[in-house]
Amino acid sequence: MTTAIAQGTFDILHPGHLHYLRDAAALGDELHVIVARRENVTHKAKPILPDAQRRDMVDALEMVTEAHLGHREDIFVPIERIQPDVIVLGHDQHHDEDGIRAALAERGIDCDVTRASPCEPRYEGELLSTGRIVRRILERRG
Ligand SMILES: Cc1cc2nc3c(=O)[nH]c(=O)nc-3n(C[C@H](O)[C@H](O)[C@H](O)COP(=O)(O)O)c2cc1C
Ligand SMILES: Nc1ncnc2c1ncn2[C@@H]1O[C@H](COP(=O)(O)OP(=O)(O)OP(=O)(O)O)[C@@H](O)[C@H]1O
Repeated sequence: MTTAIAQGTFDILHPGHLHYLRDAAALGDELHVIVARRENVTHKAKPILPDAQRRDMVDALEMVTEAHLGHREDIFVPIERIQPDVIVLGHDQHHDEDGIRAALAERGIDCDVTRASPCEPRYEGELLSTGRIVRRILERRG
């Protein structure tokens, strides 16, 4: 039994999320997803939806075995508990692969780190980013 891990904010789900999670699910028998806590989303606008709602929506997706709210202080605590075989980063996530590898080695966790592929819009108007969905809402309803 192999376990893959994906992670992200997942604020307002879109097909880019489905692509990422399908890619990640293909790398293990089980896919666990860590949903970032609002307080830890610091590199972009804070999520609109509450932590529990974002977790519940990801948890309901068919390719996801279980979604977990992340730890408040130490992102390696859930990893130590889940004991994954591979951590799958999103294609554009700012995290440094070698930095994560080094932190895993330091804690004695034997786990690969890889990246999912990007996905492009397939039809006119498809929005593959939460930030773009929010901008379109503001343009049309703001
Ligand atoms: C290996 C890994 C583990 C993570 N675990 C947590 C966690 O336990 N708690 C948390 O709030 N965020 C966690 N994160 C999420 C990051 O803190 C960051 O907020 C997340 O990548 C969201 O960024 P994005 O929306 O650009 O993908 C983790 C990220 C990585 C790469
Ligand atoms: N178009 C896409 N192609 C492939 N992966 C994607 C795409 N959109 C999002 N993802 C992946 O899903 C991960 C989690 O999504 P997250 O909600 O954190 O980002 P997002 O929707 O791109 O948000 P924002 O637009 O606010 O940056 C992202 O880090 C990203 O790697």
